This record gives sequence, C-alpha cells and structure tokens, in this order.
Amino acid sequence: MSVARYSAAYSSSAPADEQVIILGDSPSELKRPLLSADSTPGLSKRPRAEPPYQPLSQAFLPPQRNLLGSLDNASPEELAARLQALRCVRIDRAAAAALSDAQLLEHRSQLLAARAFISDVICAAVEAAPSTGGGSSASASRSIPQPVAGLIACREQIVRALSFISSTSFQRGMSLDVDDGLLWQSVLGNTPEDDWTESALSSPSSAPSMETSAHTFTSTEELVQFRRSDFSWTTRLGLVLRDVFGLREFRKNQFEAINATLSGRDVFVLMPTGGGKSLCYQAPALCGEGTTVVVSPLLSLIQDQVSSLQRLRIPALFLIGSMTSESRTFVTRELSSGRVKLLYCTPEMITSSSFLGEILLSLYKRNLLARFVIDEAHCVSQWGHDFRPDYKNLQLRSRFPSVPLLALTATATKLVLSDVKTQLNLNLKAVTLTSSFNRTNLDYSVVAKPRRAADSMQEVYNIIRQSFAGKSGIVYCLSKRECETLAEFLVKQRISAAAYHAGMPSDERSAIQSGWMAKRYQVICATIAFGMGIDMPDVRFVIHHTLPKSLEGYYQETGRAGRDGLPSKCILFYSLADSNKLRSLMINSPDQPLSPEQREVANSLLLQVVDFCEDRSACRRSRILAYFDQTFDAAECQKTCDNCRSTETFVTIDLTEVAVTVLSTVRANPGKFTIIQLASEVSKQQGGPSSITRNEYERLICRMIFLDALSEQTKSNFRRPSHAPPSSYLYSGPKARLLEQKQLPIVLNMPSRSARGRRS
Ligand SMILES: Nc1ncnc2c1ncn2[C@@H]1O[C@H](COP(=O)(O)OP(=O)(O)OP(=O)(O)O)[C@@H](O)[C@H]1O
Repeated sequence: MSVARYSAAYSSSAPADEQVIILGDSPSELKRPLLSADSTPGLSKRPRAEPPYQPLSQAFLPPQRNLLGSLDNASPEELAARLQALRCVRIDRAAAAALSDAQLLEHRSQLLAARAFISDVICAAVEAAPSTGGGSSASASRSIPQPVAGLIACREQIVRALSFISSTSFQRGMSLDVDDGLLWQSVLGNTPEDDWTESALSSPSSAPSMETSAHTFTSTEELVQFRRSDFSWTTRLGLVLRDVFGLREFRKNQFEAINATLSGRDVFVLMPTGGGKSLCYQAPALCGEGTTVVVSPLLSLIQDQVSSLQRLRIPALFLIGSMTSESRTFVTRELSSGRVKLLYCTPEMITSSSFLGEILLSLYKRNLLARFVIDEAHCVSQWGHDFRPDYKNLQLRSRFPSVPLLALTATATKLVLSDVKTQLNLNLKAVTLTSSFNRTNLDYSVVAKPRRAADSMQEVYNIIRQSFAGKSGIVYCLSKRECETLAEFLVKQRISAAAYHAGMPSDERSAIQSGWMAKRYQVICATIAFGMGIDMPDVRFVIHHTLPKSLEGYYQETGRAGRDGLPSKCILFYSLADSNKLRSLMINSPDQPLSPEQREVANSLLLQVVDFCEDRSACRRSRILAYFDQTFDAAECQKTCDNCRSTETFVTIDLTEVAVTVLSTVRANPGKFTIIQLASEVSKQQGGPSSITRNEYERLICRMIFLDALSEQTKSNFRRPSHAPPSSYLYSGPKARLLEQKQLPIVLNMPSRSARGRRS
C-alpha cells in the first residue's frame, strides 16, 4: 500500500471543520447517531456536514479478517470510505456521568477498534515512507506525509476519549478487560496524555506493585543492545503495543525480551505471575514475518488465550487433538497462507501429531516459522513442581535448528532454570531475563487450621465475612469433595460461592469460571485445576484451605491475587494432620505411583512448605524469595506478613537428641503407636515443667517421618467401626541409623518458652 494511496484516500475523506468517529455496529444503530449530543448524553454535537453512517464492521473492520492485513488489498475508494467513517469524539466530562455502564463499555470497545484502524494506516504509511535516517520511531514518524500525519491528531483525540472512558469506568468500579493499559494507567494515576513515540519504547515501567530486577543472568552491558529504539521493527512495535494491546509502556524486561527474540536470539524469561509474559511473545509475533508457535500446557488456557487474541483481531489459531477434519483443514489452509501470526498447541500435539509435524516442517522449509515459545517452561524440568514428560520430549531444537526459542515461566529456581535450558537445548548465549518475584502488594499469613472440618469451614467464612465482604477470592482445597462441601457451606451462609475441580464437565467449569469473572460468584472453592492463565485483576484474597504441594505452587496460586497491584491477602491454613495426609496422598497414591526419585522430589518440595508454615520467625516474603534464590531484606517487608507483624518470639531449636529418644521408643515398640499416641507417650515419659508440649512432639514426629527417620504403615483396625479410615502405625525408617549417628539434624522453630537451654 503506497503512501500516495493513503494520502489520496485521506484527502478525499477529510471533513471540512472537524472529524468525528461514527460508531455503531447494528442496523438500528445506523439510524441514530450513536455519539451525538442529541441522543447520547455526554458527547459533543456532531458537525454539520456528515458522511453517511456506516456500521463499524463494514466501515473498517471486515468480519473474519485481520485488521492489520485487511488494508493491503484495499482500493483507494475503499480506503476513502473507511477513512470517511472516522470522525472525532469529544466528550463533555460532566454530562458523561449520565452515560449508562453499557454505553460506556460500548463506546470503549468501538474507540479501541477505531484507534487500531487509524494506527494501522499510520503504520503502513510510516513503513512505506522513505527513512530520514537513524531509524528511531521519532525520526520515522517525522517523515510521514502531511495528510496522513493529520490522522495522528485524530488518533490522539480518540486515545484521550478512551482514557477518559476507562478512568470513568474504573471510578464506577466497573470491570473492564484486564488487558487495557489505559486502565492500568488510570489506576496508577499516571498522565492520561498519550505520547505514543519513543518514551514508551525507551523507558520501561514496572508492573504495578512488583519490584523488578533482582538479578539478571545476561550481563547489563549485553542487555543494552536490546534496549535500543532503532531496530527495523521499533516503530511497528510501538504501534502494536498501543493500538493492538492498548498498552502505554513496556514493563521491566518486556522490551528487552521482545527485541532479543526479534533479533533471532534464544531467550529465557523469568517473570513473576501477572508480570506480563504473554506480551513478550505476542507483540513480536505481530512485528515480523511468519508464525510464532506457542506450546502451552492446558487446553483451556490455549482456548482462552486464542479467543482473547481473536477479540483483539489478532490472527491466532490453535490446533488440538479433538478438532474436526474441517477445522484442521481450515487451520492448515490459514497456516499455509502465512496469515496466522500465532499458533497455540499442547506439548502432546508437538510430540505425537504427525499432522502438526508436517505443517511445521512445511512452514520451516518456507522460512515461515518465526519462533517457538515454550510457555510455563518449568514443566520441562523434573525438578520443577509441575513436570510434564511431553515438555521434555519436544525436540524443537533438533527438528528445527534455526528457529529461535523463547521460554517463559513464573516459577523456577536456579536448578530448574538451568535444567530447562539444557532440556530445551537453548543456545549457550541465550538471553536470560529475570525479575524479582516480590509481589509487594500481597500480604502473606499462615493460620492454624482447626482440627474439625466444620470449624475450619466456619473460619473461612469468618475471614471472608469480616475482611472481604463482596470482594472476589479463591479458596484452594485439596479434593473435589472438599471444594463442594466448602462451597455448599458458604452458600448456606449466604456467600455466593461455587466449586471448581477437574471432575466437573468442561462446560460447567467454564460457566463457573466466567460467572466468577463476571462477579456472579464471589468465591471459587477450587482445586489447583483452577487458575492457570486466569487474568482477573481484582482478586482480593487467596485462601489455601489445605497446604499447597510446593512453594512454587504456593507462589503461583497466591500470585492470582492482586494482579491490579492493589493490596490483597494470601492466607494459608496449616495443620500437621493436613501435611501428613497430603504427604501420604502424594507419595502413596495408587493412581499415580511415583518412582523413588519422584517420591524424593515430592517429599522434599512438601517439606519446604511445612517448614515455611512452621517457621514463625522469618519474614514470609524473604522465605518465598529465598526459595527462588532471590534475596530480600526483611526490613522492607513493612509488616506485610504475619511473622513480621508478630510480637511473639520464636527460636530455632536443635531437637536431634530428643528425636533419638523418640526413635528408641519406636524401635522398642514397632508398629504399636500412631503419631498422636507416640506423641502422648513420649511427652508422658519426659514430663517436667520445661518439657516440650505434646503438640510439639507431634511436630517432631512428623518431621522425623518427612526425613525418613520414621516410617508409617497402614493397618486396618478391627476394633474400629468399618467406615473408619485405617490407622497408620510407626516404625523406624530408612534413615533411622543416620539419626542415631547424629548425621540427620532435626531442628524446629518453637516459641521461646520451650527454648530453655536448647537454642541452636
Ligand atoms: N506493559 C504492560 N502494561 C500494562 N499492563 C500489562 C503490560 N504487559 C502486560 N500487562 C497486563 O498484565 C496482565 C498480566 O499479563 P500476563 O497474563 O501476560 O501475565 P503472565 O506473566 O503471563 O502471568 P501468569 O504467569 O500469572 O500467567 C494482563 O492483564 C496484561 O494485559
């Protein structure tokens, strides 16, 4: 498309006095001016000479077609007609208060579409214009011809109107699409003015309430090259950011990641939950040739992502096993045409579908594979908390050696990170970008879980009623049954709650998920099947009614709170009984028998969670960040965790010798005691005023089981009623001898009253 054609089209459509956008998408809307002072309160009067109204879709958003692509074949007449449909909106702030919520949202979506269209015209013109040297976005934009430059003014007015509508919606507490950068800005109180040139590209902003950049593995000097604004794609990238995604600035590391992948480098991005990883591959996909293939672990996640992208008019498709042959043919045709910018699929499809294999090979041979994205890349490593064997067998590097890889995750320790790089065969010079995992707006606390189920459900209810009335939240439960019982309980207490778990039909699950996102349900009682990829901004609390299986999982699950950057709470219910139950479920599950190595990993991940819960001294935030090998000064916690708020003193005590005594009681009575019986037996034996309490003995015994100094075996108890669960009895464990030789230290964090003389 030549600039001359744009210029001609623009000139023929430029109205005499002022421009106004005509918005409307249905025949009935065409009959009345949607944005006129006469019919719509809050909007200025229309100019005198009006072009005929056209539906928005006909005017410049042809259905089923990609907006960015649709311009290429447009004739000057078509363009003129589309441009004629663009006129400018002015909003009278006082009168806008009278707009209904529905009208506001409607205006907003139409403004978004209009903004995208104008920018596309500008972008095409800028690309076609002769470069004035330097290649920066500012210099490129200066070179565009006058008539097209006139559109920029129009665009700026639209952007201001959009910003106004977004902030009005926010003030009214309305839920907008979360991906709206303008909304973020209004939340953060930044300037509503839209300077859409270099500043956005050169000065990345932080994600709300997320500290950034604890350490990077790629040196700062090396990163400088990816902060430049003179790449051939820089102008396009700025426009894509603003006009396709509706965002104003990049967050920390997004710009570098995008430039690195567009430069053909392998990239590893470690960014906290809600940090904005998707943009790191979605934006580059729209800035270069070919198709970006995204490997993502969950079908529901894939479907959600693709429909959000399609709503933004981005040509994205997915390929999944259960598709009809017609759908497959459609996908193949679209892919072959080179129109598809993003193709999502599961790792299983990559490893086992010959159909997909052929498509990828054909794209590869035609140089149309832009990059592979491995989302949730921690699944590649068996050291991660969510290992998926198919992720390990992708073989992308060997099958498509010249295609750059981009791996992203929110959760990876150093060990997992280096394992992922090795498994994926990332180039040794892969650009590695990490951000601090600190979510400063989240408040962490651990509470003692009452023994009786009814009491602990009541406690959940009390917390929600007292602190989160009318606020959205998630309660994570261990089992399907627990989700259902808790949801029923809350509903009886007049809290709108729903259960969500993998045992439910998928349409029921999506209905519940969308009901929650639309605020029809306040609380979701869910297993960890719920949450991945859910981008709800104002989740004010995440309660773990049972223990998470790992600190990584905990971080990820709590990370669903406060994605809008506002204060939110993460409350973990902890009991010894739960930790034991979870341990034996994980380790002895008949459905999923574990290899000895997997058992070891699962055991140690859970033990870290138990340690985290039982530690009443250390700052929770520092502990979480330490897990990800990041240092955090507890003084900066500012009492945003229960331990930093606590006035009680706890100390870490070495109980190795006491543990040896406990072990000797078990050796003398193998299979005689359950945990509770042994705790009361040894506490009786010890006696005395400075003794360890029975509860603390219970903790010690559980710790000895975790460390394999003791082991449990389940036996039926014929004297108990038939419905009673079988009891587990204690024996010496495989590491008992190590303990006796004092080579297995056992320490516990305890209130200082028990510390007398035993502080470690
Ligand atoms: N540069 C930006 N400016 C403002 N908002 C942004 C920016 N980048 C991303 N966001 C928004 O942040 C939110 C989270 O982004 P995204 O879903 O990509 O996070 P994520 O890192 O993939 O999180 P998770 O690991 O939890 O899936 C989205 O609503 C997204 O639109």
